[in-house]
Amino acid sequence: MRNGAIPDIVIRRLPIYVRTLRRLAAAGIDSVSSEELATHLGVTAAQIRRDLSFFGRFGKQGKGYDVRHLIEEITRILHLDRTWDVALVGFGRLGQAIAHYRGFEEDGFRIAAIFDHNPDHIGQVVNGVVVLPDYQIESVVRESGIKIGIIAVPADAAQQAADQLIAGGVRAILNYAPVILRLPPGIWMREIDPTSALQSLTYYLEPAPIPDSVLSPGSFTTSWPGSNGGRTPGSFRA
Ligand SMILES: NC(=O)c1ccc[n+]([C@@H]2O[C@H](COP(=O)([O-])OP(=O)(O)OC[C@H]3O[C@@H](n4cnc5c(N)ncnc54)[C@H](O)[C@@H]3O)[C@@H](O)[C@H]2O)c1
Repeated sequence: MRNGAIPDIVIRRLPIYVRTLRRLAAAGIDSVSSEELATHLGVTAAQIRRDLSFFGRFGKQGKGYDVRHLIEEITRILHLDRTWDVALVGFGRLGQAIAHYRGFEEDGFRIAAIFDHNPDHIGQVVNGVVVLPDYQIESVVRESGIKIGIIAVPADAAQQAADQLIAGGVRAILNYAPVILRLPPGIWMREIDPTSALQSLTYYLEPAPIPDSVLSPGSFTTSWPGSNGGRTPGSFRA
């Protein structure tokens, strides 16, 4: 099945399935029913079955899912059966934290190139990677064959960073800058915006100023993609 035929919201849930399944495997659990998996995730078994049905038949009637097989399959579907090199643009407070975070490597991502604008940052070395000037983004990304970029620059520099990454061949961007980027077709983006997430949480801390019925649930999510937008206290925590 072509990538485009599967709803993006389903793709967003797959990493959470893998993470949960890995936890089960580490606990020595070999097989799991969709009901049991649903309990771990705080979603319905029907949703899990529906999501997985996009990719084929994984469970056996009455036997549930083979945990290791399902991990392998979802890992293959997400192309996580390899290490992906990532270009990081912005080596400020956030960029440095990202560059030093070792957890990405465990999950198949290697910060392979780092760029910044500030001469004080250029030339620094993190895990063997030298911080390069931003004017080299396009050429280095192209020569290295890097397809994923992380943007950790101020909002007013983010579009330029995206354009440079894309010019070098990047096709997937994780954007931390609080700005909407204009992207050409064929480029995928995820945004991480803690401030707006916090701002949307404060809605629930006081009585609602507008009737609940005016809001349509499920359009924006942070904790569990596509369920109820995290509107129910105690719903799935990633
Ligand atoms: N720090 C956080 O906790 C946090 C949290 C959420 C979102 N963000 C967002 O992440 C981004 C970075 O935040 P920060 O706190 O690290 O900022 P920062 O000012 O500490 O770092 C930004 C870095 O980007 C570099 N830069 C500026 N223009 C550039 C360009 N054109 N090309 C390459 N590098 C360039 C700067 O030299 C600097 O090193 C911002 O958009 C911010 O809103 C930060």
